[in-house]
Amino acid sequence: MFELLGTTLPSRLLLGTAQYPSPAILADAVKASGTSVVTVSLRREMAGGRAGEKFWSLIRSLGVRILPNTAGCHSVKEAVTTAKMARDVFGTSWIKLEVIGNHDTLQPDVFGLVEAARILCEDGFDVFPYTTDDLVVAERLLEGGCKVLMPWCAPIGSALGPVNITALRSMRGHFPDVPLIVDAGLGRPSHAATVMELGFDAVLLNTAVAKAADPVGMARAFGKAVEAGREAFSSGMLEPRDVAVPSTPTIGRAVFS
Ligand SMILES: CC(=O)[C@@H](O)[C@H](O)COP(=O)(O)O
Repeated sequence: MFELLGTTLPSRLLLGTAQYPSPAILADAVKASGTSVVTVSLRREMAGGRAGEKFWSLIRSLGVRILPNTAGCHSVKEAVTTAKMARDVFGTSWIKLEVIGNHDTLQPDVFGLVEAARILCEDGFDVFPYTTDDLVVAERLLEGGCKVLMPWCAPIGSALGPVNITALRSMRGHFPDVPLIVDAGLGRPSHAATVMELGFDAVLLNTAVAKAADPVGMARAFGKAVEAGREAFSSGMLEPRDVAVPSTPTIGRAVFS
């Protein structure tokens, strides 16, 4: 169980809903993953006409919580307008805030992000900002009213996994009481387990599942990895050491001579 902004969630995995081979596979992947939160792009799906309507009813039928996102927004104005539309459409104050700053890397425009986050928080939104692992930007987002942060582990869709473990570890250490959800760039279940072992509260991913040869199997694998990583973190892992330490006790050893 995971307590997030006053809501109890059964799973620490949040799943994206884009790029699946078919709606049926998306539905099966969501179920197999065990997730209780899916993120949807209002802009992308609204552009789909009748297909968009079918998509919404499918998402609603899954019985999971919806975290609308502002994917595809490149300015503060676009992101704020999209967030307000999402609140009307879905009746939720939760918004995953993306303000993209670069077309090639899809990295967040952290200046626009801080500005948009402040506007939306003042308007009563619960803002989930997709940000970098920069501690100063994180501070600004918290000062602007964000109660949760979503640092990237690598660029969206790259599947690189945690490219800067030191920065992620430092972020966890600096903000021990802030819910931190690693978002974007995960490629394998082991990446999810790694960041959960660092003590992150949850992960959000999309491409690694949607584009897998078997999205349903991959969704299940990520669900297990997130749980395993969290349980390992909670169970107290050994620190690595440079010297060998025998794992077999010597007391009581049989004497042969
Ligand atoms: C779906 C969504 O919100 C993405 O923008 C998100 O950041 C996931 O990234 P990956 O597709 O790399 O998992």
